[in-house]
Amino acid sequence: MSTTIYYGAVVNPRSLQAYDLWPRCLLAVNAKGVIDWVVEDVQPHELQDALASKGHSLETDFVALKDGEFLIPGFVDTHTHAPQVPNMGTGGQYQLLDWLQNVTFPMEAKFKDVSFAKTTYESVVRRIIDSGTTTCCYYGTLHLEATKALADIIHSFGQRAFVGKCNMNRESPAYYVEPTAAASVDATKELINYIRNLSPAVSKEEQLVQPILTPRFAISCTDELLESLGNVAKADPQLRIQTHISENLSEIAFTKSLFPKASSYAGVYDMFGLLRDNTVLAHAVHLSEDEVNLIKERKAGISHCPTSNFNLSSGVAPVGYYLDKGIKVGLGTDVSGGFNISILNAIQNASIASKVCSFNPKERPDVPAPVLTDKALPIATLFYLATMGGASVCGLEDQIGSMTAGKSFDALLVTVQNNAGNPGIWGIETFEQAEDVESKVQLDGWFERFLFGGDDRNIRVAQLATTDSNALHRPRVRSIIVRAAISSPSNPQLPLLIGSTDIRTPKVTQLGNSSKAEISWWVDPAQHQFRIGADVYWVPQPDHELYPKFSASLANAKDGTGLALFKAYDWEAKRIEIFRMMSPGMKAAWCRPPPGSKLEGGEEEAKKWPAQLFDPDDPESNIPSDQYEEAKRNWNFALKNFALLLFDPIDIDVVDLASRPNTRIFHAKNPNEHNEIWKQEDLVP
Ligand SMILES: O=c1[nH]c(=O)c2nc[nH]c2[nH]1
Repeated sequence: MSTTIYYGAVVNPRSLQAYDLWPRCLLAVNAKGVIDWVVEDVQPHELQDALASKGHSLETDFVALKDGEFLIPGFVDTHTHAPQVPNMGTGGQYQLLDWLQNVTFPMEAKFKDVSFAKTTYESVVRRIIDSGTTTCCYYGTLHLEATKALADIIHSFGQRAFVGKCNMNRESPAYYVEPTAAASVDATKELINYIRNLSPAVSKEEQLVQPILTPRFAISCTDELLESLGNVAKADPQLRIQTHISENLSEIAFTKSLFPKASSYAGVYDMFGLLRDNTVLAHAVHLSEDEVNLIKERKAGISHCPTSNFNLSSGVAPVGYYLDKGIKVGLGTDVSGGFNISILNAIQNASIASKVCSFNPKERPDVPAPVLTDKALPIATLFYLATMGGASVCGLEDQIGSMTAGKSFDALLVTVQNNAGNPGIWGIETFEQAEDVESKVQLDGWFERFLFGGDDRNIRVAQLATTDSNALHRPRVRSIIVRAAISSPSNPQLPLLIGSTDIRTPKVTQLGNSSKAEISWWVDPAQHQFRIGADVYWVPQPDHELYPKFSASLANAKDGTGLALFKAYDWEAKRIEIFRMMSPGMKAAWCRPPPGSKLEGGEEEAKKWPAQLFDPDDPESNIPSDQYEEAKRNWNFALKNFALLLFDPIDIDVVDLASRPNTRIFHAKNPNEHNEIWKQEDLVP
């Protein structure tokens, strides 16, 4: 993939007090997924020049957002419990300690069964990603193998995350407790090594999935365990720590009774070296002023979990006060204390929580000039907490959280168009429909409606699925361009779709293991989903070592398949024709080291790759004679790597969500019926 340029509306968190509205922003994302540059305001008539000044054109990978769409940074969930998702929506009649015993521990204990864990975690992580959370701090259970499975799944889905195994060796039921402090620490160390080896070639700091030390809460850990975990943390300053603090009054009283020597709840963690600048403290509802000062001094961060704090009747965290004190704060869903996996819901309840604080302002002599203390938090602050605030709590403020050059493009494409299908924000006027309103005002309106009425239907995500060959057989998905379709006059009902690939990519190996794959489109204006199950073949250059595999597929193609109709076809001519159809910038993508391989030499090396390729033998290319040899070498190298992907459909599943009632028609291939090759069947949509 080369650089992708986005043009359209962007909303960016600038600070706790302000956010940027850029209705016509031009933004480039490089092949490593990092934002290369941002130009905040480019009018349509300036577009060509703005692109040219950056060395691009409209023909390079260019994505124009539609009217009613905008980009925001992905959400950061600083606190959730993956194994509690199956309990979501239950247990609201309890307060914390009873809720743990009656609802939570029985569910978490089930994750001893690793196959149950794998199945559950797959759908949990998928749901969390779909809700717009691009970075998440996950608690697993106390089980090592199940938590490894959680990390594997998150890693395979490509989410940025911190994953921890709960440490709990006391005050937990006999069926769900670790036998000793030593066993707990050994399993923790094994998990840390395991997670860091998921991407051994990437530096610890840049790995998408990282381990996090997770003493569940002070109550569940003996002094011996906390002391050992403190030693693990001391030896590994970069290791993040997550735990709960001061959520519920009975919990606080019990903690004080278990740690009589500690000055306070926060003091317990501090005593064992677990309160530091990369500690994430969940809840913090009832902190004393001394604790607030200690947390500030240690530069630890707070995860504000308003939905859970309301649901378990814990109280209301004075987040405005913490922010005025200069403490880092992010948002957490805290499922299943909280009953919603979406950070949008945490934003909504953080707003309500701050309004509750504003009804009952407290004397705060330590904040002489309050700005947010006991005030209803404005949208700017709520948006900041969900993005930049969360990033800072996770120690990722230089990598994610805003649309800033140099940061990763962890972003959400939001739509407020009616056809997103969310009645909660129906009827919003787009730029085109509201010509007389200034576009910034318009965008601000979209954004506010999305924050308070939006859900995952408003978050567009995009996709070829194949199966990896490792033990997990995990599906791998990427977006592809279908560049052409061909059909034979002898049987037009059996077309082949043609895409392209670099012959060195993993999908070629994956398709070598199983030629079956599926391609899927969502066609927004028509509200149709097309899913095509297909046999897939790749067509490399004829002298490539993989070409005989394609020749054998051709020779063995059975009657009734699309491929059998193209045995005598000039595939090399087609390959070159499709290569020539692409823009010079796109062609250059085939002239780099193997896609997905480690980028040796960093960005400086990447800058040396050709940005555009022209046919050296085409007089119109005007290649200076001293550059001819290099141009020829590049052209030939790219052509050697360029392969066609052929999709020979086996079945087609069409879901029509525009019709009322919705319909779904499954077309299965019936090769022996010459008059009815595609047999249709109605399915429940
Ligand atoms: O909201 C919470 N959820 C939990 O699972 C938990 N464990 C300790 N303290 C907790 N609080």
